[in-house]
Amino acid sequence: MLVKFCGATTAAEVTDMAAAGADLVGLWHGVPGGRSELTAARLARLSALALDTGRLKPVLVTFSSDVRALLAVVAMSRVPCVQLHGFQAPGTVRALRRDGPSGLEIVKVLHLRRGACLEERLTGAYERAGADCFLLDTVSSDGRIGSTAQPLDDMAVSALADRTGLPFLLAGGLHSGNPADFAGARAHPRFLGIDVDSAARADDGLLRADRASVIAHAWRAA
Ligand SMILES: O=C(O)c1ccccc1N[C@@H]1O[C@H](COP(=O)(O)O)[C@@H](O)[C@H]1O
Repeated sequence: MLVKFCGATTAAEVTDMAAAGADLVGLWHGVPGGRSELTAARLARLSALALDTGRLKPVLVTFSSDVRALLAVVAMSRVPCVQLHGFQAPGTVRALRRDGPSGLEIVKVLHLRRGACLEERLTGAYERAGADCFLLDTVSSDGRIGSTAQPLDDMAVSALADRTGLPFLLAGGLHSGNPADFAGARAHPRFLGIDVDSAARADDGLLRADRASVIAHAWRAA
């Protein structure tokens, strides 16, 4: 299974995530006001550092629907993967697939609020537009998306996975103590892995190797 940690802002966090055994590291660009927002230049530096580790794939995490700007930053940073973490339309996926570099991986986030997927009627359109996988994440009751630290319901995850046709990553409040709460999702034939933000951060707000490593081990051993 794949393990992704999200929202690195420093070189130390990137190398720490590689040391912790992560497969993917999320780098934010186009998350206005986001605590981990990076300039395009910094995104490119951290992306290069991740690629240099030889094991860590950098993922551009964005709320943006501006395809031209996204393609420019993909080209500049050479990120091989984009996570559309917001309410982008299927047309955004289609344009990235059509105009992006060959092999660009596109992750479309599906948001669940109290078990219901807000993009339910669009999942087929995202698939036809060329998304490679879905990422299932929580919407908090007050409408917040991203880094909610709020777990999803395992049955709702498995049921949504059954209604869609792509591999999926699981997110939302995951930590070393809750793999058992997601036995259904983990057993699903299209379960790809996990994406973690809050639980991998220390008190200073930075991603830490020791925390990330415990989470990665717990989920891989489950
Ligand atoms: O962390 C954020 O604020 C954020 C902002 C914009 C896009 C994605 C963001 N984080 C994503 O949140 C989930 C899970 O986080 P947590 O473990 O529940 O804290 C993960 O997919 C991150 O990519």
